Parts: sequence; structure tokens; C-alpha cells
Amino acid sequence: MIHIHFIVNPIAGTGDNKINIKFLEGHFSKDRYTLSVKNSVYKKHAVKLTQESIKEGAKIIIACGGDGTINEVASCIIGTSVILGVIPLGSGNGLASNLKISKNIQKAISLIKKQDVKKIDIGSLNGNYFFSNTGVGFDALVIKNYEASNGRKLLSYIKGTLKSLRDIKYDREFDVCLNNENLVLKPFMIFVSNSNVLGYNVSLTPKASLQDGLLDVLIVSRLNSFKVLLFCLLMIFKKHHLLKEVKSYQTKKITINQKDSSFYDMQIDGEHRTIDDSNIEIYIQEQTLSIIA
Ligand SMILES: Nc1ncnc2c1ncn2[C@@H]1O[C@H](COP(=O)(O)OP(=O)(O)OP(=O)(O)O)[C@@H](O)[C@H]1O
Repeated sequence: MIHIHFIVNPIAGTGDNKINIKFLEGHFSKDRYTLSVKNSVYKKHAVKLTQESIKEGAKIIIACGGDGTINEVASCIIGTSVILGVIPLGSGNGLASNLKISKNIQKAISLIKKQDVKKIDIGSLNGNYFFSNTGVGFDALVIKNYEASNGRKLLSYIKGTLKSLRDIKYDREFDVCLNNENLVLKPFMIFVSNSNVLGYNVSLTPKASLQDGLLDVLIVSRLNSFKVLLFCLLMIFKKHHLLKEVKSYQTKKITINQKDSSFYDMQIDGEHRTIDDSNIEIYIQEQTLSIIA
């Protein structure tokens, strides 16, 4: 018997998914599989549900949601023998897009039943894991404003972006160290990615791979308002690197220090997080997560 648990975020994406026990029993035969389905009812609830599923003996845990849900579920199974599966129900679905996991639920289920398991790299940031990307600066501000808007649609991201264009300040100076290079800057954004898709098929780091043992880093120096708009436009066509303010790196580790503040507003896998520290260390942990893909 294979014990599969499904952790479902009912508000992910359009919030109208049809994942429930009855639906799943139509796809997984009772002779081979025992199923459990749990819905998260508040933010971060998937962490608790996953921990319970591990105690209950789940062998495969399926994160049904977007990058935020994947983060909550996958963070709990690091260091266990549990295998992660994904049914992409999110809005952006960055990690699932990189892994070419279909948004079509029947196809995602067929993939889970095949059980082809890959080992992928994960990112670590001051004791937090990320699987897709993290960042400080403009991207974190967009996510913060998006979450504050309480909307859940692409329009809320666009509104969050427009508000961030008005709000962005360059008041924090960071000392950044990567690949033995030291930079001192007040950046527009420092974006660190494990995966090659940000979400909605937009990519800031198209060369990133989940299995190359490297983080892809985009450091964008201060931009004037015109250049910010140009950056956003070029990003849609994956040409943002044409701006001289945009520098791309590949590295195993990056550290960021600041003297004048003891916290960072960050985004981790598309969720806003405050990191209470003046120093940040981000590094890759190679082939650490077993995932069906
Ligand atoms: N019942 C719930 N009510 C409110 N928030 C929830 C609930 N269940 C989960 N969440 C939160 O919803 C947030 C968004 O989840 P998720 O990232 O999976 O979806 P998404 O934002 O639509 O997708 P993506 O990140 O791919 O764009 C997460 O922070 C998660 O903790």
C-alpha cells in the first residue's frame, strides 16, 4: 500500500479547485493506495498539516497549491524520506512550470502515479528554505503590497507593482559578497533564484536549473522611474539583462549585510517575510528534495 496525503490550499489560484477525497478515489485504486486529503484553513496551516501527515506515515505528500503551499509542505519534508508531489493550483506556479508539471489536474495526477522521482537543489536563507526564489528590494515590496491588498488575482499583482513603483526607496546600503566579489550598493533589487520561472511564465533567471548546484542571482542597481518601467517591459520579453544596471551571477552562496537596520523585508517563494537580522546568508543545498516530476 502506498500512503499518499494531499495538502490542499483551497484559496490558491482561482480558489475553485475540485480536489477532494471522492474525486481522488476515482483516480487512485483502493488496492494500491490509501489516501488522505487535508485542506489548509489559514496561512501557514499547511506546515502543521504536513507535520501531522509525516507522523501518520505518509510516504508521498502532494502539495496542491502554488509556490507558497509548496514551500510550506516541502520545508517540512526536508531531512525525511517523504517524497513531494505537486498539483499546481496556484496563480504563478513558478516551480511547477520549471518542472513542466501540467496545470491540468488529470495530467498532474497521472504524473504522480508514475512516481518518477528527481532530486532537486533547494535554497537556504538564515534557517528558512526556498525552492523557487527569494529576494530583497522591489520584488519583496511588490509581494508585500500584493498581500496587503487582500486581492488574489493578476490585477492585484499589477496594482501591487504600481504601488511599489511609487513606494520604492533607496535608503538601505547593502554589502553584498558572492564569488569572492564584494559590492556596496543601494539596489533596486537583489533576486536569488533556484528555478528558471518566476511565475506566470515570466523569468528573471532563464538560465537557472534546479539540478546544477547553483543559485542564479540578479542584482539590479538603482533605476530611475523610466528605467524601472523599461525593466518591467524588458522582463516580459526576457531581455532585462540588456540594461547596464542589471548584472547576472551564478553562485553557491551569497551574503548580504547592512549596518543601519536589523531586519530585511524579503519575499520567499512569493510570500512576504521579515528576516530579523542584519546579516543574511543564502546558499544552495544540492539535490536535497525528492520530487515527483
Ligand atoms: N484557507 C486559507 N486562507 C487564507 N490563506 C491561506 C489558506 N490556506 C493557505 N493559505 C495561504 O495562501 C498563500 C498563497 O498560497 P499559494 O502560493 O499556494 O497560492 P498562490 O499565491 O495562488 O500561488 P503562487 O504562489 O504560485 O502564485 C500562502 O501564504 C498560504 O499560507
